[in-house]
Amino acid sequence: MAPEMVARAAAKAAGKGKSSKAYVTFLAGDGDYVKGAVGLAKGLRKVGSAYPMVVAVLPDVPESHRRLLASQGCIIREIEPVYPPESQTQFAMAYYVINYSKLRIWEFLEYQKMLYLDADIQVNENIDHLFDLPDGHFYAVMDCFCEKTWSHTPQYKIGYCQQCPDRVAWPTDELGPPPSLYFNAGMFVHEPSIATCESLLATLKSSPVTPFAEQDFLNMFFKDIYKPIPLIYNLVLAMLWRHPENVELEKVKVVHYCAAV
Ligand SMILES: O=c1ccn([C@@H]2O[C@H](COP(=O)(O)OP(=O)(O)O)[C@@H](O)[C@H]2O)c(=O)[nH]1
Ligand SMILES: OC[C@H]1O[C@H](O[C@@H]2[C@@H](O)[C@H](O)[C@@H](O)[C@H](O)[C@@H]2O)[C@H](O)[C@@H](O)[C@H]1O
Repeated sequence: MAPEMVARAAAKAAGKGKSSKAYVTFLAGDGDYVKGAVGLAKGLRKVGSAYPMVVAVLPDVPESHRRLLASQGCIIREIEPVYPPESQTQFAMAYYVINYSKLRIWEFLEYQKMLYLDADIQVNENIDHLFDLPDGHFYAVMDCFCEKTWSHTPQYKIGYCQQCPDRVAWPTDELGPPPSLYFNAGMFVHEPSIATCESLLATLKSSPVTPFAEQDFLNMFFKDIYKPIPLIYNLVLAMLWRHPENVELEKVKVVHYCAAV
């Protein structure tokens, strides 16, 4: 662990660290995701958020992008990449391998609680109240298994989705217990801690690599403390055509522009 992290951990442990809160997003490469991150920063400001936005940047994020984000009031924190164990696994999207680096945000010990948002997310209403959720849990919105990106899974093959568990009953006799509730890792509330970070990285080393990369890993890791929150906090676009009956559009606060189309 880097010396400054040890100092931070010690200060925090001694109660000297600020128990502050912040939004955080993750940026890799020199592509267009920076535009999403700028939009995220502008959106949070527009809805009057009381907390800053941290951007965890990999070394390949160009200085010009860092300056642009800093000009939007973002706090830039460079992180080191996190790679999964060697594997022949086909990711649902080839670039998902880089998303494991998201795990570094547990190292931001100067924050007592953080709300992570992908850079392809827009916040349209204030969600600061999510920081007041009780500690000790992992809060995120349930995902949907109906997109083609899930075609490798038994859920997709039998037409089962946690968004409508009664549409096609899970065949327990044939497939065993139904999958645990599964969250989309594009938005979540978490509590940075050295212990959690070290456990995440150590567990990753001995975990199977799976198609949804760090999202699968985080679902496995936080399975016992995961608490679903309403989809108004992370409307994955596909929900509009996959489960319109679950969407109350006028109540949606956060939109997640991840969709195959
Ligand atoms: O080349 C990349 C790929 C991903 N990301 C970051 O990782 C997040 C997750 O990737 P993506 O949004 O593509 O996942 P999706 O939710 O669309 O599957 C993005 O929102 C960005 O914050 C990035 O900055 N550069
Ligand atoms: O690296 C795995 C990614 O998995 C998730 O995206 C998926 C998921 O939402 C599927 O359910 C959709 O079908 C798919 O389109 C979408 O890309 C997270 O949003 C992203 O942050 C990241 O963790």
